[in-house]
Amino acid sequence: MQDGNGLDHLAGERAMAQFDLQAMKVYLAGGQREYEISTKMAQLVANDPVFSKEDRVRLARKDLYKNSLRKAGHAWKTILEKGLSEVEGLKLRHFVDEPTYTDLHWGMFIPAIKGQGTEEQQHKWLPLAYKMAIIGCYAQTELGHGSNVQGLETTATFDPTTDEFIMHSPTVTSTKWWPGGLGKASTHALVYARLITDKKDHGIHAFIAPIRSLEDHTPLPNVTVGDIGVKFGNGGYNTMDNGFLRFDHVRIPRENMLMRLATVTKDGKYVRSNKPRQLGYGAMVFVRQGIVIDASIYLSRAVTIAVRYSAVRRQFGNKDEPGELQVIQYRTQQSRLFPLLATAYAYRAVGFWMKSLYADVMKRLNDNDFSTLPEVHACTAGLKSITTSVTADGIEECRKLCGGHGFLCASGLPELYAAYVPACTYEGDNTILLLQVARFLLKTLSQVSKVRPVGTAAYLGNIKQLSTQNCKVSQGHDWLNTSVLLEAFEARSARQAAAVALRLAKGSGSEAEFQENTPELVESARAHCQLILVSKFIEQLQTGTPEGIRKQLEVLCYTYAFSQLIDNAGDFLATGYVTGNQIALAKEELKHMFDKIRPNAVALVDAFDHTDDYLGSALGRYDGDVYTHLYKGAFKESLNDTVVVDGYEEYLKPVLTQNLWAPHSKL
Ligand SMILES: CCCCC/C=C\C/C=C\C/C=C\C/C=C\C/C=C\CCCCC(=O)SCCNC(=O)CCNC(=O)[C@H](O)C(C)(C)COP(=O)(O)OP(=O)(O)OC[C@H]1O[C@@H](n2cnc3c(N)ncnc32)[C@H](O)[C@@H]1OP(=O)(O)O
Ligand SMILES: Cc1cc2nc3c(=O)[nH]c(=O)nc-3n(C[C@H](O)[C@H](O)[C@H](O)COP(=O)(O)OP(=O)(O)OC[C@H]3O[C@@H](n4cnc5c(N)ncnc54)[C@H](O)[C@@H]3O)c2cc1C
Repeated sequence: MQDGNGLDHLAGERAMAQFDLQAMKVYLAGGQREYEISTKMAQLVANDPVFSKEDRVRLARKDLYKNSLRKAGHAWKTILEKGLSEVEGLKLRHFVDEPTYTDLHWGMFIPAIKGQGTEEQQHKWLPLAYKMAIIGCYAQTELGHGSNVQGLETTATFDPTTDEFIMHSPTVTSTKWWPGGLGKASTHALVYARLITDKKDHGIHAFIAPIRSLEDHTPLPNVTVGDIGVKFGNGGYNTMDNGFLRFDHVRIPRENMLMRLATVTKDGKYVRSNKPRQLGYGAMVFVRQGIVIDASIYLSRAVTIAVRYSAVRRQFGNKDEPGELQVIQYRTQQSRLFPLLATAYAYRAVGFWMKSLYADVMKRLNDNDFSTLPEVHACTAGLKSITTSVTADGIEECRKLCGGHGFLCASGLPELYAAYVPACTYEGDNTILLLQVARFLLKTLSQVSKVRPVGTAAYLGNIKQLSTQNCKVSQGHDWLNTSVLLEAFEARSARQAAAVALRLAKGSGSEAEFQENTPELVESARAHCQLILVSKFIEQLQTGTPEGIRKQLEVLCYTYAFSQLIDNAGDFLATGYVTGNQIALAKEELKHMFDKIRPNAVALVDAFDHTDDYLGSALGRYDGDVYTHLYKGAFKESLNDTVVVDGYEEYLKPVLTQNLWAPHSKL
């Protein structure tokens, strides 16, 4: 066993680093100011006992939820008392590190009002929401429909005699089901419902419905509301009160319909604005773009744990070296771990770019320029899908990379996975979102002779060239030319999209044919998104990365791109753009990259700057003192509260002493 005397067991690893760690920390934080805020908020949370994460996986649901309410309330009090800025407040929430009702209040309720409310409505609701005098949730999904938003059943029928909407849940399947914060905390719900005026159904619109009394928090008359039940895993997403909600002819004032995109007048006339109806999906675009950087953070946590542990853990050995080998020395461990490390870096770079993409589209929308909205929708939907799927799988892979100890909650990995994996479903099921990307690609290709594709789809403008010329790589180092690398991803994506588009074009255009081709459509969407990820990572590196970290970032960028190329070799080969030999050359290059990462691996995860408190992992501790803390941790297990276990007298002792079974047994 190691000594547990506070020594840095990873000091030798850290001494090998070949880059400027501090500069990398600042880069990953998004700048010096962000780095300072992050450091300050991490300490603030770590030093406040109310925010302790200890025992979270052992708490019963009621205690877990109450504790989460306590933390959220304390976070809000801290924000107010310390006069924290919005950026600081968000960072504080980040380090508190558990899903809670305020996420939906700040993350969806408020953005939806901003995006879909008129100025007058914003003036009415936002001040209340900003001071948390009301708590809002985002109630879109129902028991019967989530992905198919147009299929929602809740109705909002206008009654001109009272100037009110009657909110109603006509069927069991129309019950709102899943909204976070709805179950127990929210006072108001942003409800997506079918608008009906004069017996005419105008489709889905957004309404603000009060659901609980502001006096005593009881449900308002004819509102049935509660929590939907325990979810996957210990701790994890169970700190959130995902809820159900039914209305039985509940009346709300006409002004509670968000009317920026469409209006209902006092006399019941329905008037559409000339703005695209897709703006009604704005809150989803906002959250999806944020999910990409979140993916990087979650993946970087799992990778930090797995890298540090892999440097501490030793198994077997060889004749050439004394003692056992660190498992990080094994090529198979490297080939599973280092691409995930590179992916966490890639998503960080792309996440920064997504922020600028979102800022740009918002500016355009304010100027009534809707031209980039379809591309931004495809981009946010697609990258949300890919990054969450890869991150969820990556966390699970990191658990396996930590062997048996990874399966213990003390590793931090099971809870991390449980908290993260719903990201593959919420904010749009990942397959549904890729199909949205595929529809965008088909549309873009169908118009390519008339409309020049822009932004991330611009390469489709070169479809002819990309479809005819082949990859020029003849030696391994040819792959280090980023234009060559990018062209491979562009050609593969363009060819996959063109192939499925051609097949569809030859058909009758029926929905059945579209369905038949959805696996290929999803693959082509994935190819397009992988291209965006690789190209934006490269682009970010080429735009002013500090000297002290550029080389390492380049290594990570190649690692990411080559591993994507190799993992998807089947697709690349099937398009005919690359040969088997060229893939083999990329494999060799990837191994060279692993050799470059190896001495820097621990420092590269240190650069994520996760505190021990935030990681909550005995395996991923900064000092690498894994075994002492695993051993100490066992004594916190409630089963060890007594030496002789509760239940011994009733259930163990009879087995041991009564010998009830043996006489009849042949064993
Ligand atoms: C200062 C104090 C600080 C305190 C700190 C405290 C707290 C922290 C604060 C904040 C945290 C921040 C962020 C985190 C916030 C929340 C995150 C946490 C948890 C997340 C919870 C998850 C919530 C949800 O899940 S909400 C429900 C989500 N539901 C879905 O995503 C449904 C998926 N389905 C769809 O999106 C659609 O139905 C569809 C699949 C797109 C189909 O739509 P439909 O209308 O049927 O469309 P059609 O296919 O016909 O398309 C029409 C047309 O529209 C285009 N389109 C579709 N979607 C969009 C879009 N989003 N944007 C733009 N355009 C869109 C589509 O392409 C078609 O175009 P065209 O006609 O072909 O041209
Ligand atoms: C933890 C969590 C938090 C959530 N928070 C909220 C919230 O705050 N507010 C809110 O409104 N909602 C929330 N949701 C709901 C969430 O947005 C939906 O669950 C999500 O959009 C998926 O919809 P669904 O459940 O209807 O899945 P379904 O659409 O029923 O998907 C089931 C399967 O069918 C497949 N499928 C469905 N349609 C097609 C198709 N056309 N083609 C091919 N395959 C298809 C899907 O890929 C999937 O594999 C939350 C969900 C979770 C898990």
